[in-house]
Amino acid sequence: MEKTVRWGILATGAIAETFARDLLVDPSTRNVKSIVHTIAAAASSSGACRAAEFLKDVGAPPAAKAYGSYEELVADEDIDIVYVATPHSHHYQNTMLCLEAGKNVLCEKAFTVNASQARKLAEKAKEKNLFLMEAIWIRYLPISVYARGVVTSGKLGNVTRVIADNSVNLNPEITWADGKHRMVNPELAGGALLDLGIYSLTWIFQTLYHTQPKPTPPIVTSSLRKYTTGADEMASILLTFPRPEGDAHGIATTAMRVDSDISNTGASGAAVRVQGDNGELQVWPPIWRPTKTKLILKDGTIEDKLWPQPGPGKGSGWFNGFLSNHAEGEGYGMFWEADEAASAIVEGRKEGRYADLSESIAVMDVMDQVRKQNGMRYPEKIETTAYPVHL
Ligand SMILES: NC(=O)C1=CN([C@@H]2O[C@H](COP(=O)(O)OP(=O)(O)OC[C@H]3O[C@@H](n4cnc5c(N)ncnc54)[C@H](OP(=O)(O)O)[C@@H]3O)[C@@H](O)[C@H]2O)C=CC1
Ligand SMILES: O=C1OC[C@@H](O)[C@H](O)[C@H]1O
Repeated sequence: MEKTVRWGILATGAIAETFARDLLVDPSTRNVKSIVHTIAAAASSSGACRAAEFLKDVGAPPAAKAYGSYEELVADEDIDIVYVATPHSHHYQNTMLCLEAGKNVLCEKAFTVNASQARKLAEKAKEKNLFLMEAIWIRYLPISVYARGVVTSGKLGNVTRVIADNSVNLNPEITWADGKHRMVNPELAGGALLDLGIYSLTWIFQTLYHTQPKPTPPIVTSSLRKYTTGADEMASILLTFPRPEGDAHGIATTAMRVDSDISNTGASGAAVRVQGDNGELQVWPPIWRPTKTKLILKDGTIEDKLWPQPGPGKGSGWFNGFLSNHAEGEGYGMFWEADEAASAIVEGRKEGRYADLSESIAVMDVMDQVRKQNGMRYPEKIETTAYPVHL
């Protein structure tokens, strides 16, 4: 008999809508039989009317409650887990609010503004015996499960280098002209590194770090280019992972003005290359929602694989119509991370399987070092670990 997991949605922006729609896609479409998701409530800091409108738009059950504040949401006893979908700047305060109220949490990427905040949240979750996971959704996509499997299978031999790029070809002066959008606004912890670079780092971490029996954090060298607002618009990072048999290298890049795939047809080739002494695994852009891999081995093997993402169809949500890589079916692909979080709650696990809190902290540590090396600090009120702070 399947168990129902009751979600509370904290914030009603773009990704909250996509995620909420995905929750309502029948889990049997991805062969999940043990759990069902339901939306129990949503909260908007803009008021209960906005929350009610959101619930209607995503097709939530009529009984779902609409709250006009996050405080009311976390006090609701009929919620098993809260999904935090505010800008990065707010993740620490909002997640702490949930944990203090005894709620399990799935919090959007980037997990926090800095590693100190991530550590504090991990400590609080442990103290309260609650589930906490970063919603770094690509870790849970079947393509990522496959990629990690290729590395651990030994097919590539000793994997010594991974190159990953997530660049999006958006001119910030045009796309976010007033500088207030969360992508470029330092008050909201904006910039390429935390928002986009995290995908490049995730591909490197999930292949060079997560796959190791005893992962060691990397040594970091980096360069950042700043935008006029003070947030970064381009980051290039060299990661050296110490290994007894010789260091492994990760090269993570991200940029707003150039593109991983300028023609949007795949003509630029792979945006992730996982390289070992027997061959390499390539992943096509966009690496935040990839649909194609190529395995090339020294013995002459060449294996192309397509990883169609769900949609279009009811509930396909954000970016539908913009991306051309949909297959049949409903949803956007965020349900795989939701399934993992819900299963963990049902099974009594306190962390995600494919990126536990220590790994989220390790990634935040890298981003801290990149910012420090390049003199980029956000306003103190969003860097602080003090709680509560009114933002
Ligand atoms: N996994 C993925 O694919 C993606 C993840 N994200 C992540 O999700 C988070 C939110 O991004 P996105 O949904 O695009 O952002 P939006 O700006 O669309 O939504 C953010 C929501 O947060 C709430 N909020 C509370 N305080 C503020 C504030 N001061 N300024 C702005 N919003 C505020 C608002 O909801 P309300 O008024 O209801 O309280 C707002 O609608 C980010 O951390 C981002 O990195 C984003 C895009 C894709
Ligand atoms: O998480 C994300 O994925 C897609 C990106 O383009 C978006 O800006 C980012 O927040």
